Amino acid sequence: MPPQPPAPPVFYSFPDTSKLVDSLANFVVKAQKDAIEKRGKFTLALSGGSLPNNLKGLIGQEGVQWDKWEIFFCDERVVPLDHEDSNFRACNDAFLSHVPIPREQIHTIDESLLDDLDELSDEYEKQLISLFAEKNAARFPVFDLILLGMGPDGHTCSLFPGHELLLETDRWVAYLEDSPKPPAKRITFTYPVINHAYRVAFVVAGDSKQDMLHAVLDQPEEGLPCSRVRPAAPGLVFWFADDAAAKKANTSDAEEAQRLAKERINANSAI
Ligand SMILES: O=C1O[C@H](COP(=O)(O)O)[C@@H](O)[C@H](O)[C@H]1O
Repeated sequence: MPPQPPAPPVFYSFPDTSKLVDSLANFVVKAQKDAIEKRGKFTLALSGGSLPNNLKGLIGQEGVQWDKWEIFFCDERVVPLDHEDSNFRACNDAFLSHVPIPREQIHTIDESLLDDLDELSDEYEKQLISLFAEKNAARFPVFDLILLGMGPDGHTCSLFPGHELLLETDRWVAYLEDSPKPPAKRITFTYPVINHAYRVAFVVAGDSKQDMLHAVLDQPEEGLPCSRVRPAAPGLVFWFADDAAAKKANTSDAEEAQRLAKERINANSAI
């Protein structure tokens, strides 16, 4: 069978953030159920920024096998883990510290390497390799779910518009020292990781994201970092937005994209 093209993004919008938070929680729980049934564990990558607060719907959920979760961070700021800029800290405060995921299954950067970004990103990549390499031919880690945010300039992870890392095809984790959004020093997943996940979901809320959401979804030819997220088949990309953020986005194809995604999930025993 010829390789399938990436599926169109599946777009969901909600009248308010609390409905978005509930629906996102159901989506994550379903993804973990599917992953644990098929692979015996659930590999999840989290972002910082506004995402952690939108994960609160997961706290106290029934039927979650927390001991099977393996957590990574899509990008991390080069600061100690207890620093207010740390993405781990943001996720831990809002979500991770409220659920019983074993600490050794939460994969954080090695704080002893903060002065050497090359080593720091290499070490984080090795953590990915040790979790994923045994099961796949090690070309790419295939996450069950990657949760992303969209910055006001269209960045995601620490992949910024016009940055050379948008073209990275080899490394799984890269570093940058010139992030336009502080802090300047960061490490980040690259597209080879993001675009091989089974499921990727963006979470965006608020009218300050309206124009950028429209640009990312309706002008993909601009090549904004979020528009470049197109997981290879059988992977799927989802958007969870509130109505304020979704106001200018063209959602006329939403039902067809949802139908195609369901078809792909039913046809592919791995997802
Ligand atoms: O700096 C970052 O920004 C993005 C987007 O953040 P948001 O607050 O606009 O949602 C975030 O996804 C990324 O993890 C973070 O390091």
